[in-house]
Parts: sequence; C-alpha cells; structure tokens
Amino acid sequence: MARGLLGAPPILGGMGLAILELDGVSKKFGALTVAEQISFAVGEGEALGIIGPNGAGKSTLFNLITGNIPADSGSIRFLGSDVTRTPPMARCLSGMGRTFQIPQPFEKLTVFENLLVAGAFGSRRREAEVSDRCAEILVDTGLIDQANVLAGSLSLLQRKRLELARALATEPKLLLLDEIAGGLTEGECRSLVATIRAIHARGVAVIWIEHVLHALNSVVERLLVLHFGKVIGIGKPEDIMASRDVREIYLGIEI
Ligand SMILES: Nc1ncnc2c1ncn2[C@@H]1O[C@H](COP(=O)(O)OP(=O)(O)OP(=O)(O)O)[C@@H](O)[C@H]1O
Repeated sequence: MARGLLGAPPILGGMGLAILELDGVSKKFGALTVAEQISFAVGEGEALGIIGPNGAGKSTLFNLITGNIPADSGSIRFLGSDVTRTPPMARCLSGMGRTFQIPQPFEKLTVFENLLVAGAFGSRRREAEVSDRCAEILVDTGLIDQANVLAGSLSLLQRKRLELARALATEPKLLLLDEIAGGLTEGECRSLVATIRAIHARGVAVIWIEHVLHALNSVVERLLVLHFGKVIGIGKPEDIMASRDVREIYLGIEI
C-alpha cells in the first residue's frame, strides 16, 4: 500500500470503508512502464484528486480501474469484490461511472436522448424506466434547458456537463472524472465545480484527474501524484502542494 508523503499510512479521509483498493497494479505498453506497483485506496464518499505531468499515466490509471485495459499484475477491489479481471461493462453496472477527457456524445441525438441511452445501457433497464431519473440529472447538471437540443450543437461547457450527466445516468457510487475542467473559462469552471461538489455532497465517491489545480483542490480531500507511472505522493492537498518533489516535478518550480 502506498505511504503518504511523510511516510504515514494512507488516510481514507475519515470516510470509513474503502470503496476502491488498488494493490501493486502494474502495466507496460511494450517497453514503456505506464503503471508501476500502484497501491492506494479510496474511502466511501471520499474525493481524491490525481495530478501529474502530461504522460504520467493518469488516464491509463483510469483505464485500469474501469477495466478498459487489463493490468499486467496486481489487484483491484471495488466495493469489497475483486474486479481485476472483470469486464468494463460489469464494473459500470456495479457502480463505476466515468467521464472521458474528450467528450464524445452521440452528436445526432438530443441531450435527453443521450442520457436515456447512457441510463438504459448503464443499468440494463428500459429507457421508459430511466426516463424520470434522466430528467432529474438534467436539472442537477444544469442542462434541462438544452434537453431537446442536439448534442452536436452544444458549447464546450455544455458538452462537459453532458459528459458528467451521462456518467451520472449510470448511477455511480464511484465517479471518475478525467480533466473535466480543461479548456473552460474561469466562470464556467466555477459553475462546473459547484455541480461536482453537489454530487460529491450526496455521498458519491469521486476520483478526479485534473490540471486545473484550484478547481481540483476546492473539492478533493486528498491528492495523489503520479510521475512516470509511479505514485510519488498521496496526502492532504496542502501537504502535497507544499512538497518539494511535487513542486519540482509537477509545478516546475526549482527549489
Ligand atoms: N494504448 C497505448 N499504447 C501505447 N502507449 C500508450 C497507450 N496509451 C497511453 N500510452 C502512453 O502511455 C503514457 C501515459 O499516457 P496517459 O494518457 O495515461 O498519460 P496522462 O498522464 O493521462 O497524460 P495527459 O495529462 O497528457 O492526459 C504516455 O506516454 C502515452 O503515450
């Protein structure tokens, strides 16, 4: 299990049981090691931020957690069950939802139709059964006025909101957000953060990869730092941001 920056054991943010546990997860693409002995746990209802330079292996880590790529070694437990060899769809059905760095909605479907597809597919229920829940999610994510708009004509912020809404439609207990604040204006970023905080406040555990640090640090209870596929720090955001390694490696500040 990864130690904190000061060598302390990982804190689960006082949230009790772990919803997700990685133990020694490793992955290589040919000669390139993208995940090396990654171990950490996320508490139920906790929000964990993941930072690291470009190419550090952050999105790859999400793909390992969701099962989109198989781990070479190590184990992944979700809600107490070993899911290391479980296919992505089954992980989604058991409560793992994710957004992708580049939103890819069904452009020729409306916003509401996009949600119906995600809700029905992500819960193996009929569209009529998920329709009310999808309408609620549109309200929660600030998209209700765009319900009948084609996804292809949305602004970047609205596409990010739709990406979030599609993940929520699968009714996640753990929500994985991949650079959802990237490319937004300051005001847009603030409004998206407010939405994410509200989702987290309802008890959904969040793992959020983000380069927009002020947005990330306003939500998460802990930060994990990846560098060349290795966890080089995990702990409270203020401790991580003050760490020499992180300042040198990630923020590019010479000490
Ligand atoms: N399917 C793949 N095959 C081979 N190499 C890959 C594959 N996917 C990612 N990589 C490489 O693995 C490394 C980690 O990529 P990854 O996208 O996980 O980084 P990241 O930390 O998310 O970067 P960014 O912040 O730029 O999104 C990179 O060198 C990338 O080129």
